[in-house]
Amino acid sequence: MKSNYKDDSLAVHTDLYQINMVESYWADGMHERKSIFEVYFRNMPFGNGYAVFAGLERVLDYLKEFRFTESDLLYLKEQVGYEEDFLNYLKTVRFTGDVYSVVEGELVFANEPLMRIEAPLAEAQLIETAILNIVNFQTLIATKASRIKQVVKDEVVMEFGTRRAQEMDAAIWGARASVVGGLEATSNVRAGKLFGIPVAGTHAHSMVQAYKSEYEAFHSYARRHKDCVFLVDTYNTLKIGVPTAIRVAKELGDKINFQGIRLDSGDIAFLSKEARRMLDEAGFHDAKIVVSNDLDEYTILNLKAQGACVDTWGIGTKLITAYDQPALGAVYKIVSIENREGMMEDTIKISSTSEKVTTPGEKNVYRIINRKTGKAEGDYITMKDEDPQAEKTLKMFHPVHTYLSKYVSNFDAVNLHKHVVKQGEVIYDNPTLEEMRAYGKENLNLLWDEYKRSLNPEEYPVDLSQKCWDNKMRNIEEVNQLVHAYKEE
Ligand SMILES: Nc1ncnc2c1ncn2[C@@H]1O[C@H](COP(=O)(O)OP(=O)(O)OP(=O)(O)O)[C@@H](O)[C@H]1O
Ligand SMILES: O=P(O)(O)OC[C@H]1O[C@H](OP(=O)(O)OP(=O)(O)O)[C@H](O)[C@@H]1O
Ligand SMILES: O=C(O)c1cccnc1
Repeated sequence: MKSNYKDDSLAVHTDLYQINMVESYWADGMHERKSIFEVYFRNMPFGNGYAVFAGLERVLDYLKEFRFTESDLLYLKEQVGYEEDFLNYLKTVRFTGDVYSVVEGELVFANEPLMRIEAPLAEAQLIETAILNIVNFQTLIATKASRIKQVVKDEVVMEFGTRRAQEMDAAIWGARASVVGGLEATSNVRAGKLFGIPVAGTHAHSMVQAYKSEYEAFHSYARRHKDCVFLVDTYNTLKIGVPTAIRVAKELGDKINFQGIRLDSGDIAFLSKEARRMLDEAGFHDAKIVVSNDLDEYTILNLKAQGACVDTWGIGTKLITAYDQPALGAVYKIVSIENREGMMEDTIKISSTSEKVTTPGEKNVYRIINRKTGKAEGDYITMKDEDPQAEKTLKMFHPVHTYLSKYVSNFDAVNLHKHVVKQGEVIYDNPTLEEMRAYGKENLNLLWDEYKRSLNPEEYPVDLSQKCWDNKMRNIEEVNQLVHAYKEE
């Protein structure tokens, strides 16, 4: 089925309800009221102790290009039925607001604002869906990659997931997010071309089957690919595969750079130990053992406990699809809006579930780092006009169980929000992917090990300042009074 409308903009990469709401705002003259929205998630993905933020670069590109094209407007007119005057307004819409955001590779936690969007109400509303779409996926994959890397430690990890990804965009952006999360390379050539990620790989069983013999296949492969890794498990790993790899490596000697072998089935612990022994006995002490086959952080941990001899891990399905948790669940919530008199008014969404009650107002988030230990004491959410660094001692308390508190002095308070878009203009230079990965790695040193273990980590404190907490309580009280005073007409 081919559409009559050109796919030439991302402005319509949104939910219909956003445009419908904007139509009402516009009709009522509210569309230009200043509003503040925040992006955050409520639960730590994979039960991990931290998440790795990713997606900012694509969000910034999206905002820079935001506009309804002629084909968008024609579609909205012909198929959705908006009226001409509203369409004329949509035609003029650009993103003119401000964005404050944590940077890619930053370690982030549940219930803290990752991005703050300050923009005319209509603009802020129209961009919600795309921002969540980008940040939810990329942050999820970067976090999964980081979990895997935490278990693997110093060995190389390659991303192999394209064939199993949820379509092409997910493969490309998932490969990128994997690198932000700490991986070293991808097998996806387009991701390499677009983002400069190192591309790497071995060969498939089909090649061995096509040549019918491993000897022929390895020989031929080595002739054209000097740095070669041979896949040794097509017929029988220890009886034919590994001995053939050794034989070809010996025969071709210096003509090739024999890098090692890949195992893709069977008992990886047993086979890798045996293969290591065989390679060492043949004098190939530097040959690497690459493994793949439905791996994730749990299997890797287990294989390590069994003493598997692995130098490089290839991870596909379980990384690129975030197999054990398919969505991050980040939300985009309004926290403040200009009233008729031109004053900003905080706003709150009430829920019977305490985690779902929003925290109103324009806020910042600071990482509180103990100068003595060099470790983070927690994150501290303040109202915009507060400066925690000016305090001698900070009282940090749990935002729900308020009796859980501690006092921190001799600290650095680092504002995690960077001003990345100013009046519609992107003012942030994206670092290289390599720099993002290095930043994430460096930041992990700020966390105590208790927050980094993959199983049942301690909960990292994300606290509200007293002023922020008081403001929230005041807003809750106002809503309670409103509900109490409500009478049916
Ligand atoms: N020693 C091991 N300990 C724990 N898990 C392992 C071990 N070896 C392999 N695995 C994992 O077990 C799962 C299934 O392995 P299995 O050998 O059944 O793979 P397979 O692809 O079905 O093999 P084959 O292609 O020979 O049928 C994979 O996720 C693999 O990573
Ligand atoms: O297992 P994953 O973590 O998803 O990693 C990617 C998998 O893709 C390939 O298998 P596939 O059977 O698709 O092709 P092959 O013929 O090359 O083995 C490769 O051999 C890996 O097993
Ligand atoms: O290069 C490889 O070995 C590879 C690439 C993609 C998927 N599986 C394996």
